[in-house]
Amino acid sequence: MAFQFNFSIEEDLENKLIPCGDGTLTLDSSKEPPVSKGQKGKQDRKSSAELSDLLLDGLREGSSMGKTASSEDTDSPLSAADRSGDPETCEKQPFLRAAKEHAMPKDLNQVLANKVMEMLPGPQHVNVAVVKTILLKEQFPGENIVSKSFSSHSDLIPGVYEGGLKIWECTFDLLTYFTKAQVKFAGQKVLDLGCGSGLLGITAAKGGAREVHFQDYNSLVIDEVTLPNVVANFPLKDEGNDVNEPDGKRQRKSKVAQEECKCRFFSGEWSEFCKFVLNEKLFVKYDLILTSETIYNPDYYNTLHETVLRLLSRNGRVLLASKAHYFGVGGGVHLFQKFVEEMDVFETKTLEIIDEGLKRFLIEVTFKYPS
Ligand SMILES: C[S@@+](CC[C@H](N)C(=O)[O-])C[C@H]1O[C@@H](n2cnc3c(N)ncnc32)[C@H](O)[C@@H]1O
Repeated sequence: MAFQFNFSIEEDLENKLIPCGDGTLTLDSSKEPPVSKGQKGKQDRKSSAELSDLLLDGLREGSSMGKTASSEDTDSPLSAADRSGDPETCEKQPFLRAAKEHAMPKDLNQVLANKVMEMLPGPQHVNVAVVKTILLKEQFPGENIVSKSFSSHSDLIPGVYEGGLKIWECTFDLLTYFTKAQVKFAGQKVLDLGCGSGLLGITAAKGGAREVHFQDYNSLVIDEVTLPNVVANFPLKDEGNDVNEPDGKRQRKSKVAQEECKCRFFSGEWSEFCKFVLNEKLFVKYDLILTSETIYNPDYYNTLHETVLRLLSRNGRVLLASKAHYFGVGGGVHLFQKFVEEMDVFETKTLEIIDEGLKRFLIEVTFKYPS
């Protein structure tokens, strides 16, 4: 299966991201400028592939997770521009970023503007979504998460940025597992929980899921990474790779794709997302929840557990991918499994252990007593 990816890089940017030894990223202005959409065919694809590899290497060396958000943070989750749930609740609990739904924009060319797209031949390949800091400052004053991430030298900042801008390693483990275990998506209602790039949900949709919902903490991630990736993958699924087609034609194709598998996009903190979707009169629970690298922070286990409890259908299952341990934040597979055991609602089964350096796990979570 092939994926289309997008990078969002401002065209006049003459900087290139390079990893520091500690797994963080920095900007190196001595490097060549990145590829723009218009130049795509002429450019040396190696540069973005190299960039991806560099970034992944940085990730493998160990990420500096777990920095706490400053209380003086002007772009806090309470930013009025980003509020659409219950403001009072959010006011009292500063880390409850309100949930909202992101509509599929009509103008798909706009979604793909300033994006550099690459075809990935398969799930073994690695790629990274990068959004340039200055571009974000101008366009997203309420959620300038990338510059915060850079300035704090962190892959995530709890309560501010939860890591969705890049593709985390375990996503690829799950993708490989889908193929190996011939996971069936046909006819299922699927949730890509903490979706980031959305590759898990995209795979489910390509596999015939009847409906796929994408959720990420950060609305910027949905707008700039998830949505463009879905748009890039769906309309072009069977019909070539030309993003420069007339608007009308692309919109028609997108509609076709949407009718095949209804995709919806949500941002916000898990409990807020939960409230948001359960508010819908005709809400139907998910048959399958896919989630990668979302159990790094033990502080979130309660909410995560509650979310799955409320949103998973009784006979449904969760496929979860995670590293054994997340240094700096303290979460990991064993701690999560212990938590689940203590709650006594679900049972977990280890599907696979990937024993390369820091162990990674794929686990299945199901109701202990399905109906
Ligand atoms: C480390 S990233 C992983 C992204 C993606 N699944 C991957 O593997 O590339 C963790 C993701 O979980 C989501 N997340 C983590 N904690 C969350 C919370 N408390 N509420 C909502 N989303 C959360 C974030 O949106 C973020 O994208």
